[in-house]
Amino acid sequence: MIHARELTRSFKVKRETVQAVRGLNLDVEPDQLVAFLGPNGAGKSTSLRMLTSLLPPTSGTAIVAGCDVVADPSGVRARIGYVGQKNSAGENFRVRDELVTQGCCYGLTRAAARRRADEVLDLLELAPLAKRTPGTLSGGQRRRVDIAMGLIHRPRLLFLDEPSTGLDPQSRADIWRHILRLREEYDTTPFLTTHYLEEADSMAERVVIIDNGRIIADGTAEKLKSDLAGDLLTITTPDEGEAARARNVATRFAVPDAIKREGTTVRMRVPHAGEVLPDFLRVAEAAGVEIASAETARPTLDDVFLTLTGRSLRESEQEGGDA
Ligand SMILES: Nc1ncnc2c1ncn2[C@@H]1O[C@H](COP(=O)(O)OP(=O)(O)OP(=O)(O)O)[C@@H](O)[C@H]1O
Repeated sequence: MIHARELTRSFKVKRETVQAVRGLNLDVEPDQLVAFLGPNGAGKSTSLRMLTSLLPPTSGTAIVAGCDVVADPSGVRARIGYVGQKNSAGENFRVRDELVTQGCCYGLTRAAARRRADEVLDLLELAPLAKRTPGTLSGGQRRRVDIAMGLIHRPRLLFLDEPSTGLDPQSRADIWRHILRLREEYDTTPFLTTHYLEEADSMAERVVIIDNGRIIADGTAEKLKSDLAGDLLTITTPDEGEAARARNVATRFAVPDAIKREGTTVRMRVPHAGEVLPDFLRVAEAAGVEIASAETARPTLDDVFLTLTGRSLRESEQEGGDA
């Protein structure tokens, strides 16, 4: 579905060159639900805009839905749908009319565009809102209209740029329900970017993490977490002196870089915290170290990002002023 090789894009800003995407290599097979994850400014939208032929690459190639994004951009556009970050329908025309116009833009006759508009209205459960203007809809309803617009020409591959950003949790869950249905019932492969780590973790079959224009991790969320992060074991002690001694015990179970002491707490990353904990407690007891409590936690995708970059994705997002 997507085969990108060394896809690169830079921008000239005043006299400076911004390297937005640096040599993207990516292969996505049909039916794979991929989440493209990264902090603000990582290069997600620029990658998507190149893959959808909206932005020419500075160098590199990409074959998307069987067509070359540079040599055959109209072939790409005829075969894919794109739901951008901004609303794709205008404010003033009725939802159904917007969809019919979109269908005509893709070369459908007016009668065929009307039939297809009714199909996508049903598909996205928008039929009761067909006569409303998009300006009067809620955020979640508008997002569903955007997705309907992207589906009007029955694309086999649908790119969605941050489809759930800014929505309340219930609307986010609703958008995901629709995205999953698209794939299961209509054979459309969704490829989406998201800021939400938990969403990528729980919903996507494959997570591709981009930072600073480069892919830094690619795999199932489970594999990335077990390969790159490890479980977190948190030990709390009654005072800082005991914590320093607990830290010494920790060095028998984890490498120094994977151990952090803050006040009365010692945190360490280990492959399987459930197996390490009893041994840790036994060694601590033998050494006379007093432990107040111990807790284990599975890693998150943020831990993966932290391991790879030394930064938290959440912090990066806050710096970027979005999320
Ligand atoms: N048209 C442009 N002109 C100049 N610089 C740009 C342009 N578009 C993107 N950039 C820069 O390229 C880099 C990547 O931007 P991009 O929008 O692809 O990131 P992103 O991962 O989609 O971020 P966000 O999550 O905030 O949407 C950023 O440094 C951005 O400022």
